[in-house]
Amino acid sequence: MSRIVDWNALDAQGRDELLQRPAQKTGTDVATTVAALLDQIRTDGDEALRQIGARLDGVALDHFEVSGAEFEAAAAALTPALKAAIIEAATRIERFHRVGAGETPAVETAPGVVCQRIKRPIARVGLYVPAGSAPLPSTALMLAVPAGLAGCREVVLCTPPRRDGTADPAVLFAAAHCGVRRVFKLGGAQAIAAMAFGRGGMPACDKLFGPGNAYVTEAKRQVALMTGGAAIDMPAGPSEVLVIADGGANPAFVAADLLSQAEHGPDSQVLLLTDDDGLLASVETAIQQQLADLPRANIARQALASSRLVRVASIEQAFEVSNAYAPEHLILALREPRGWLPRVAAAGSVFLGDWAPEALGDYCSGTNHVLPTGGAARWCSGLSVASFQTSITVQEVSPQGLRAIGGCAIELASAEGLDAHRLAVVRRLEALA
Ligand SMILES: NC(=O)c1ccc[n+]([C@@H]2O[C@H](COP(=O)([O-])OP(=O)(O)OC[C@H]3O[C@@H](n4cnc5c(N)ncnc54)[C@H](O)[C@@H]3O)[C@@H](O)[C@H]2O)c1
Ligand SMILES: N[C@H](CO)Cc1c[nH]c[nH+]1
Ligand SMILES: [Zn+2]
Repeated sequence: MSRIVDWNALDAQGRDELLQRPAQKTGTDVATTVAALLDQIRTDGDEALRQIGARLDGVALDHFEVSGAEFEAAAAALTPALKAAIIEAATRIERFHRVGAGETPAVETAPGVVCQRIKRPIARVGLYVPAGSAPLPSTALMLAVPAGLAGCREVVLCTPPRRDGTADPAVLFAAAHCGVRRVFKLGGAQAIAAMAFGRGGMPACDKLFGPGNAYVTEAKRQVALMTGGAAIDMPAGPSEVLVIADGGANPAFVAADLLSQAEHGPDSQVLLLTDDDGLLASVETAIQQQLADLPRANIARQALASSRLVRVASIEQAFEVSNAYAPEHLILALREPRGWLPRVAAAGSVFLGDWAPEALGDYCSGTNHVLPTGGAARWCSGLSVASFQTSITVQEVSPQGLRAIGGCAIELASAEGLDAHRLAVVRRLEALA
């Protein structure tokens, strides 16, 4: 089947199908499986975690928490080059995330009325680092750096165990480098349940963070809907990239960017939108050439089955389609890419021009790679320090301030028929008279 389609030759149903993610087509089965797992873990606790781990991760653990000796062994197992790269990436991520994380200035909304926001760390947070098809130490950095900057008091991290019962050493090194010492070898919906309900030796967390496969994402959605359940950061499921390219784009670069997200998992999705027929054909050829040398070609091929190279009438139309899709990652392989930025209405993270591969955002440009998928970029943003904080508003009112705005409150309270509200202002104004 050809991956090339013409947007303007599609009917409404064809367009809807093109914009639908593969994971959304298998939603009901995943939801039922996850509901059963959550229920089992809530009821049977650690024994359920052990049994489910044996079935899904191939290892039955009695204790889930990583010991000090395992942390030491992990650090010893890594090459100096990998350790240095983890530290370098963490430094850049911290540099970017620190900006804007502090207090915002107070605002005098009327003479004598000062309003401000103060920020507080969320006390107990749970981080999920995927390791099903590939362990992602970079995700440990993306979660633990902002959690540390926010000052969260208790931070636990879950990641799936390997078959020998250990955790990925690079994930452990990255976590420890960011000050996270409580790591648990739990994966999938089990990990989400353990962090939400306080099972497996960890506290019940106030909020859960991190990406994962369809099971992880669905488990987060379900615990967030439970009474007294944990809050969640966002739906951060199977990876996506959408590239908008003009005739001047480099087909080998575009193909490489598409494949870099296709290799994440069979349910990843990658799209190219271009107004140039020559580019469509040469990207298709480049994909085939590059696939031949990819170790994860098998996974990428499955993702490519639900991915498309789309002919649009113009770059303007490409932005309309992209905004409707709301991709996790948006690459603008355009001449003068910054000039097109005002057209972007919905995307998790944008990569400008030919020299900003999406992989740099995944690892070390400084931005966060935990981003909304499945169209959630229409209404939510990628992870930041603010995701780990609450913001509390404060108002300070002097007698002058009360005189200035009291009448407004009295009028509105009267209109709402709330006399006690009105009198709370009136009594003070009378005391000042
Ligand atoms: N959106 C983002 O910000 C972002 C960032 C990084 C990664 N990702 C995505 O995260 C995902 C990682 O997925 P992964 O699978 O490699 O790792 P994962 O850690 O998310 O999932 C592995 C776990 O899934 C569970 N599982 C596997 N099959 C199951 C089944 N049949 N029933 C129930 N549970 C099952 C297992 O318990 C296993 O431990 C990829 O899709 C990747 O694209 C997204
Ligand atoms: N592209 C992923 C987010 O969708 C993040 C990642 C981690 N490692 C490599 N890539
Ligand atoms: Zn990636």
